Amino acid sequence: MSTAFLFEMASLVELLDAKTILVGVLLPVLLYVVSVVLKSVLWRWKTMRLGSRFPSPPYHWIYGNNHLTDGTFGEKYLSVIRDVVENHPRAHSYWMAGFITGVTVTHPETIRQLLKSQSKKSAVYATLQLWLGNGLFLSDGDQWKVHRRLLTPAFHFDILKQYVSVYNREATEMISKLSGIADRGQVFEMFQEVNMCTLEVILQCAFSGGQMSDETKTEYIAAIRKLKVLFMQMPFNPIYQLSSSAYNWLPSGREYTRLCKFIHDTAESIIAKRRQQLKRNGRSQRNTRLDFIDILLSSRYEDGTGLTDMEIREEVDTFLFAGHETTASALSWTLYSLAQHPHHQDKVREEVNHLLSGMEDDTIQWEDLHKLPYLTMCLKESMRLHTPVPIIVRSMLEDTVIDGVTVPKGFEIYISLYGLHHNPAVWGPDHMEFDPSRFCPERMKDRDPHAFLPFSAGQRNCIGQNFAMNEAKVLLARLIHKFVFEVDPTRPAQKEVLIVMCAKGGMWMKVTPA
Ligand code: HEM
Repeated sequence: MSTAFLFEMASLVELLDAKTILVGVLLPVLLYVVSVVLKSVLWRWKTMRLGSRFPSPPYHWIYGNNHLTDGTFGEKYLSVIRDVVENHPRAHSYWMAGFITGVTVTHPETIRQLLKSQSKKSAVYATLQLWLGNGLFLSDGDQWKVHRRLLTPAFHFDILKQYVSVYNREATEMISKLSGIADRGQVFEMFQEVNMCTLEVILQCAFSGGQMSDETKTEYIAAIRKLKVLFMQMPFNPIYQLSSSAYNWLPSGREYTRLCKFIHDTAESIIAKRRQQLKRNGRSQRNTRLDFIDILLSSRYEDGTGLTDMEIREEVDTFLFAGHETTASALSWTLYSLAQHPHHQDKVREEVNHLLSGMEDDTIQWEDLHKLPYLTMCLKESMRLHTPVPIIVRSMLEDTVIDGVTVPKGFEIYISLYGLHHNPAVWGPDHMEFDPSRFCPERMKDRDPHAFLPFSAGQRNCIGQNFAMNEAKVLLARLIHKFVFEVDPTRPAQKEVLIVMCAKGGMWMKVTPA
């Protein structure tokens, strides 16, 4: 065989290889990418068509409604929502960009109908999955059903009763901190103080005692804040829009992954410590009650197997986050509203003073919790006005008719609890006023039960709502009893929606002894 022949044969094989690679590998990949892009474009087009059947704030074909709101979810965004709800009280479209929109419901009737329909947690929460996994907040179907059934006993009244002493202990701790601040006449940032307190409360009540140093708590709270900011920014990142996996390679994506790892490591260390304690001392060291974490560690499925380490960690991550941030938001904004309205603050103080007069100490007992009607009205009015969880999202599992328009199965619907709580058709034209009398029994009796939903409603309602209300009442009563709260007029609090209602740049306040 001549060398020329061999050379020709080798070239032919190379050529064939290139063809094989092209046909066998590159072409299918190309077809796959094209089909994904086409599917995504078709889906976007369908969503846009659906969105345009609902009224919306005036929108730009590229920026959507962002040009009205400076692209963040702050005061401007909330004012756009209030305006659109004023003109269209039942439902509207909100355009996150010229090609991304979400149907949003804001009326008790449309929300009731939606919460009754078959739905699941939205794909919007997909990036929260890396942080909270398949914990109770994000899971669906059988896993959610089984875990909800498993965890509900941890919120039974007999268990909640025992937590009142924890709320009081942490209130005393906070009072001593604020006394120092009052003595020095300092202005201080309320959100951080309240977050530290509510985080310690959930650690004490649900996770068998303080497992974090103050340093770790500060780091944990800061990590959660950064995670929330990144989560809210993601939908506006074009790389994220194309592919969430590609986003993970960007600096912000890598930061998100790093923070999640810190949060997971913290949860794992809490679980490991509790496992060690149980091994050493058994459960009897404090009392006979099962802590939330003990329920997780000891529960068995019907087949006798326990929760996997991953399932346990995901629930710890979920409850650590959901159990302190939301309550901190409710509590901080209530103190802020009371500071803005001294006559309501005085009325609350009178009520608490009356309750505690003649008592041996300042602690609030379980039996006292229903003896604070004015305080409770102020707390509810603040949760209406400042809505701790402003928006929740569902993905429909069946076609659903909203205001005469059929929203097909698979579409996302936004339930704006903030929009509901600022709906003039429900709350009147003065919905921006802090008016606790809205929650007096006479005014409440004719109101639609779905008009006020800080904890949502239906089967996916907040599992911790009684825990949160009790905690907030004890802390508020104890703090208002001791201090007069004033706002810092040079730095008014600015709302910012970061999953929960936060204060951009902080909530600056002053306290003096009452
Ligand atoms: C003022 C305080 C609180 C507010 C305003 C609040 C609000 C809410 C809302 C609106 C939901 C529904 C979310 C959705 O459907 O997407 C929810 C769910 C949830 N909340 Fe809360 N929450 C508060 C306190 C707590 C506390 C103290 C805990 C735990 C100790 C907790 C644990 C949860 C969990 C695990 C879920 C998911 C429940 C499920 O889907 O089965 N929350 N919360």
